[in-house]
Amino acid sequence: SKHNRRDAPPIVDLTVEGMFSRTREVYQNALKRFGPIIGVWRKGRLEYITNEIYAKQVLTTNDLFSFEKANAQILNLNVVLYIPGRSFFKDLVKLISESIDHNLDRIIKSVYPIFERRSRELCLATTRSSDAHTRCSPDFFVETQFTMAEVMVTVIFGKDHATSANIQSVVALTAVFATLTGMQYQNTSRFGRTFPRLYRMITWIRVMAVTVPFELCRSIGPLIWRITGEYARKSGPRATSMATPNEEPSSVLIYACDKYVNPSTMRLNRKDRLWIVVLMLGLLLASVHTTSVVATFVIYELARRPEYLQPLREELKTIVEHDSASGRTGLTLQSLSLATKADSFIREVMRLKGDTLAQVRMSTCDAPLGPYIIPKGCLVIPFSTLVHEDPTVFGADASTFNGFQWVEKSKPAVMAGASHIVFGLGRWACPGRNLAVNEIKLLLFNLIQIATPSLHEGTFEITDAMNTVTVPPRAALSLKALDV
Ligand code: HEM
Repeated sequence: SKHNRRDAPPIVDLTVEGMFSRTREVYQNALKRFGPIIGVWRKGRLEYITNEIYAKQVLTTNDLFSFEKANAQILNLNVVLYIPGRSFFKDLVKLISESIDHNLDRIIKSVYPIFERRSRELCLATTRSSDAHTRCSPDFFVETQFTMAEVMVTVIFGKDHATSANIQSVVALTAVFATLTGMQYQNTSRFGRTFPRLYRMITWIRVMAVTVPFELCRSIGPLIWRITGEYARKSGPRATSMATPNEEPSSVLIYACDKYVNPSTMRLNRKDRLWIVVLMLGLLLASVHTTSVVATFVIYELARRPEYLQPLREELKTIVEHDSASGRTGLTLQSLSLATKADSFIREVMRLKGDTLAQVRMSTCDAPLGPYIIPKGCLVIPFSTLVHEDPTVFGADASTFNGFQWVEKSKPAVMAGASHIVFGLGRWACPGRNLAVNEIKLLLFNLIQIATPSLHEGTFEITDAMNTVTVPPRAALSLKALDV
């Protein structure tokens, strides 16, 4: 009944087929026809969708529209909001900012060889592929997931723990994230569309009671428990040495241990160790899958636009660093920051990859928005394509791909704004975006310096029109080795 108040936005009935298969057209038409904010029932939940005009207000007015409540509800993890003395999302932001962003230079140096090796292996696997006709590589998205998983295992736990068992376990765990957020979309399952609440409940139980504990107990969980346990036993001398400004913690996990160690006893208690497990899991879930999806979009887009290859290869030549002692070449944070064309290409791919219902907030009270009141406790979602292809901002050819336009406009891929919300906006904008964009640049450069990507039939297919955030596009990618 709260939705029937006279000052709430109109509620619009959209056909299930239209919502899921022609998401963009159907929602945009409804917003054009019924006004700038509409209520739409989707899978048993009423969501308020806004056009581009209200995107900034919804994403940044934190006292009216809560990021934490919305995302905890979508993931069915409301419990994490009520743990006394802890704040899941805020703790994650702090952890990423202090342990990853501040050490990005060192991190890029340590993960560069991963991209170099995995690109070489992927190219070799493609060339040896039994499918000699198309020479399609093994599933590129899956390969990218393994690369990103190895990177995050190295960053979070240290190089010594980047074993294939741990990497595999992380890939399996991060697939869980896609399932959990997929509950928000659950587009491709007929059962999910017909019985949304039941589907959500069953999926959540399956994921939280079976997959997560199983995968956690298999390798990553015991690893974190062991390292935090050893840290506790050695915490006296280690914590003292960590206090010296010159010595950086060797991994995000050790950084977290330093942060949570009790300064008077110099020990980590069980509650803190458990909290560290939760944070590390959150970090893995947030980082691997989304970055792999965007990286896949970037490589597929480049493969279908070969005119961008040469300028990007030339840019690579100008930025690559040569180590005279070892005779090796490489890329660092400094050289990657000079790769403005690659950066612009990535920004453009993210802008136009077709996100629709992505960033979400929940009204914390009866919240005024434009001419309406959004009832308390409702999900509010700005419609992303309207934001990213707004002709009043981007001009008449707002929807045309122009890969290097951001070079002149000096807008780096990580820069969020009212008309670029791929990484969110405001206080909750993605804290991992600096790492993510650098990872994608490393993947891109390492691939194009040894191979030319192309797509079977020259194009790729969007698998899920409603969800381009956690569902990758489908294509058969070939990599032709440059020296063949
Ligand atoms: C290209 C890859 C990525 C994309 C597109 C992406 C996108 C996003 C978006 C849209 C949000 C929500 C922001 C909002 O609603 O305002 C978010 C939040 C978040 N992202 Fe990312 N992200 C990416 C990579 C990463 C990486 C690599 C990490 C970790 C190193 C990360 C960590 C997080 C965390 C912890 C949050 C939760 C929000 C918070 O606590 O502030 N993300 N991300």
